[in-house]
Amino acid sequence: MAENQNPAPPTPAGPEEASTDGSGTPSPPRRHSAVRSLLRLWPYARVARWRIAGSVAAAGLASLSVLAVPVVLRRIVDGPIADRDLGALWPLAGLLLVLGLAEAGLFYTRRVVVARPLAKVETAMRGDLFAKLQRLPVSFHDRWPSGQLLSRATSDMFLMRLFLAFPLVFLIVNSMVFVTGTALMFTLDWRLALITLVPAAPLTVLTRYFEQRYALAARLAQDQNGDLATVVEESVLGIRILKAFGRHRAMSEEFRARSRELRGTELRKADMLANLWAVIVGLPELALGCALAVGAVRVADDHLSAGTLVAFLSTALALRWPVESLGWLLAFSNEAATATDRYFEVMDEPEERDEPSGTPARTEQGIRFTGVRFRYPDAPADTPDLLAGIDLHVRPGETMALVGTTGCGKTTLTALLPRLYEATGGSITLDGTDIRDIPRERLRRLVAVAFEEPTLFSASVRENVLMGAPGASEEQLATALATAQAGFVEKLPAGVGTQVGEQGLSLSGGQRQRLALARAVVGDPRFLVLDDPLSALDVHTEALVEQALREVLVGTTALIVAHRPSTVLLADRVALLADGRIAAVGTHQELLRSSPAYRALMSGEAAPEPEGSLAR
Ligand SMILES: Nc1ncnc2c1ncn2[C@@H]1O[C@H](COP(=O)(O)OP(=O)(O)OP(=O)(O)O)[C@@H](O)[C@H]1O
Repeated sequence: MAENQNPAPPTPAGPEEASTDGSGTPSPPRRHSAVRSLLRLWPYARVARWRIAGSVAAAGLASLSVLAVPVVLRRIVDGPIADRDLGALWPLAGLLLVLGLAEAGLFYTRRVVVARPLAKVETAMRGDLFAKLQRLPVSFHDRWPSGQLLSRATSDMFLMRLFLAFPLVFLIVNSMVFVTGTALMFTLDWRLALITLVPAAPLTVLTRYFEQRYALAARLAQDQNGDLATVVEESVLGIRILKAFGRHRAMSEEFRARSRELRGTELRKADMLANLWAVIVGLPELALGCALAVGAVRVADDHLSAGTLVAFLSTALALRWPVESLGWLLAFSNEAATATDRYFEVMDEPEERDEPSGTPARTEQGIRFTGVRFRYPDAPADTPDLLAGIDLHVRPGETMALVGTTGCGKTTLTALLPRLYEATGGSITLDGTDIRDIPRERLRRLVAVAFEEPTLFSASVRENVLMGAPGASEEQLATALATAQAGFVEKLPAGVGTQVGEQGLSLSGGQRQRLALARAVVGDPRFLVLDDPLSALDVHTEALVEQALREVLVGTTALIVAHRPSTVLLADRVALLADGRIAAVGTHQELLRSSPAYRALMSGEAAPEPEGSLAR
């Protein structure tokens, strides 16, 4: 496929990412509750269940030791202080110290108990996400911006782990503490307890309202985070084009605009949380003030002991944290629920499946396309199928060139062979077997491919080439490099051990193409698909590669997308693709004689070629 030279800043567009259309439209609200989303974490969290339970127990005991303090205080005030008995004070003061130490020790234990297993849970989830991304079809990756996937593998994963470590534990523990503390307050003085509980009803309504609104903002912020990651990634990968077209300022502006959007959403979240917090903190304080006034009157009237009032107030104060923390625990849980939704949006995507189609095997050899149809899922409804009934037979051992005007679907047709895309109609057979009956892994070992845009990974030359045939010998590696005329490798600082790709040495386009070609031929594949593999080579090197390829291609059935007559000459026959069909098949000379369309195509493309290249 030709490189997209459009320097305009890319607009990320993900599926269901209503917020990522650049318009700032919020995503649709979650269709189910945050609890249901979070429950989906269970299969992963299961391995850490005992540790999480241990963490809840430790935090629960720590909180109970906080609640025991008022009881001891009551005894101190009503006992040693009222009686002015200092001797009796020391044991009770010692008990307070022990309770304080126990609280600190237990909170520390809570943290230690879960840290390691939850790191494992996060690693397992991230590993599954990565494996899933490898199994998902190419059409999925066409639709999803990489930044959205990146943010799911990083910040969302962090939110989910943190939820299991902290909010989950404290939502349970704080609820238990709240119930126990409330019961304690009722046993101390039910009238004061009722006054203190008055704000509970409005707070429940308010938190429910908050939760719904916060969920929307949380989702929006997380999606915008993904968009931002996409802009960063694409501007780093496309830095040369951005600079060459002087678009780096526009890209920076694009980045700033998206940053501002994200900042706006984060500020809205902070506003919501601040408002909720003001009410969560303010209302109970007010109620507590009333309880204090009523309590003081009751003490003055001798209806209540001073010690009980002190105990009541310190219990109510001990309950401040469980109530006040509710706001951000809910906020955090919501973000974790959104992160979980985003994670499972990817995990729930249908994978490539090997399902025997039941098509009877044919006896024919070579590659046969029969009535093959294809359209991209996102193609406009009113356009015809890109491939509208391809009938083509590439005989065993034959090299077939595929030519056609730009954008007619050559690359797409070749991508159907290793099932990078699924044909939407018709069938393709390899040596008589329908490709849908061949497990994908085996199919992709049978069919080696090299694309016009060669992708190298951050690894050594050896590792990059041997990706085409893991376990191949050094001789096979050397032969493949020789076939691809990749002699330049010897001059690299560490030969075949030199690191190339993003983190390594930069290679020229032609050098990269030759390594990609070596990767395709190293396993001596039975079927070879080359998508204009020589486009970046100079004429002299191309001729040398062609000569070497001829030897490789003797035992291989090959389909080669060709743009230049010199590549066409590598083939035994040529197929002309036009209007979604194979319009003509024959040798280069035959087609030149019989097909005006072919003649026009070749003469048009032959213009920049050096004289005589067609006559070779
Ligand atoms: N992933 C995709 N999703 C949707 N449409 C696509 C996708 N890839 C390619 N297309 C469209 O399908 C058509 C055929 O593209 P394809 O790359 O197969 O053409 P080609 O014949 O190989 O072109 P070229 O000679 O320029 O390399 C083009 O109109 C292109 O815009």
